[in-house]
Amino acid sequence: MTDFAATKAMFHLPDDATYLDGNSLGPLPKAAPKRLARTMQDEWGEMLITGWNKAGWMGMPTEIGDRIGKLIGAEPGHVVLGDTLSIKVYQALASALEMNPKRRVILSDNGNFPSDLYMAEGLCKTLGSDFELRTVKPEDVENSLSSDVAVLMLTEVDYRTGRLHDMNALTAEAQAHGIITVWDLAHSAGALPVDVAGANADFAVGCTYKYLNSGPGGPAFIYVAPRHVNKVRPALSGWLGHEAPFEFDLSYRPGSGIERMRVGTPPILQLAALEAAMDVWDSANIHDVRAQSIKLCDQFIAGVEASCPELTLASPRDGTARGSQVSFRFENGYAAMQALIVRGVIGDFRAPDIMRFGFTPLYIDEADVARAVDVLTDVTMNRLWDTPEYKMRARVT
Ligand SMILES: Cc1ncc(COP(=O)(O)O)c(C=O)c1O
Ligand SMILES: Nc1c(O)cccc1C(=O)C[C@H](N)C(=O)O
Repeated sequence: MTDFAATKAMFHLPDDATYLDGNSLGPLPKAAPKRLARTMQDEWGEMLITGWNKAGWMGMPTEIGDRIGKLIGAEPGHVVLGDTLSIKVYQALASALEMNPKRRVILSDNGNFPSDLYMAEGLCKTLGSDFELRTVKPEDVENSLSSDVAVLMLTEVDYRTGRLHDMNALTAEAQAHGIITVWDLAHSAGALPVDVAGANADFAVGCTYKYLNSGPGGPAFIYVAPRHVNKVRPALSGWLGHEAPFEFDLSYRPGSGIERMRVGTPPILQLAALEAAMDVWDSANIHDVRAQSIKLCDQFIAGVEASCPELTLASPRDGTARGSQVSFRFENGYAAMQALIVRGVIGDFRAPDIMRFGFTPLYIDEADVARAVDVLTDVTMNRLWDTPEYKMRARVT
């Protein structure tokens, strides 16, 4: 059983902050500054360019990729880190589309994170006017799996409401229609158990700065199923995805396996921070995290519904149908969130009216939830955002 008091002690949290925004940017793992200092001083400082081999920098994207792979149910050797998530979405989509050359449609839902949709739109424009991004309501995805769809691109957990897609069922259904699947696990990895191999997913991508706590700008990851990985053509054919980067050949030959999804030089300092963050998982079990997250979310929903009648639940009520966040709709949501932040309860706001709160058991406990409910009650019952003091102190986040 995970000792959550022990994992909480592994994070630096500012005094008086109740941090309910780890679903957007995880907090600082206490071990990260030392790990970064070591990488900077002992490795970069002393080894200079030899650090690529001596300090093992070159292997970090796949070594740490494997540690993330364990959390998302990937086969060893099939996850690599690098670039931003938007780039990894593009890469996965481009390869997936080529695997279905007779079809022209990318299907997604209109709750997906805009960057995923923008990348798909941009790729379609590059490929030609017969390519199309089709978006439907999340609940209509299953019925929209038609024979012209090449790729189904979905984010498992909706960033606004926390609604969870059924990855196993939708993957199976899509594949029965000859569709390749690309899953965005940005709001899943480190938040709930994922089993990409068990679900038979074709591609998966995700970021590390949310529930994996790699810090601002931490690299994204990509997974390609073993049955595809040596066949896919990387659209972003950078030198570090080449079979032999240091032969400096003039033409591209894709590397072996997941290595081909690398593009350019890996961000070593960010990877060092991520490595320190991944050490927390040596003391934590993702199934325990999920069970505790559902408990914390349920506690928050019950507390808010009992004392903040103006707020309406925007997340699924059933804990197994949502990710690790709870969202409420409130017409004064933006102002109320600013007032909450002034009081040290940090969540975020997503247009048009969503107050969003992430619950991350690695460092959030029942007392934090109770405090958040108390402060939210005070803010909404007393319309604190309307008082001159709060107007002065509220800052944009
Ligand atoms: C689901 C999802 N996809 C894509 C992104 C974009 O990630 P990045 O800024 O790393 O490209 C985010 C978060 O910003 C996200 O939540
Ligand atoms: N990546 C972010 C950033 O660089 C700045 C501000 C927010 C973010 C986020 O991650 C937003 C996040 N994907 C969301 O779910 O809203």
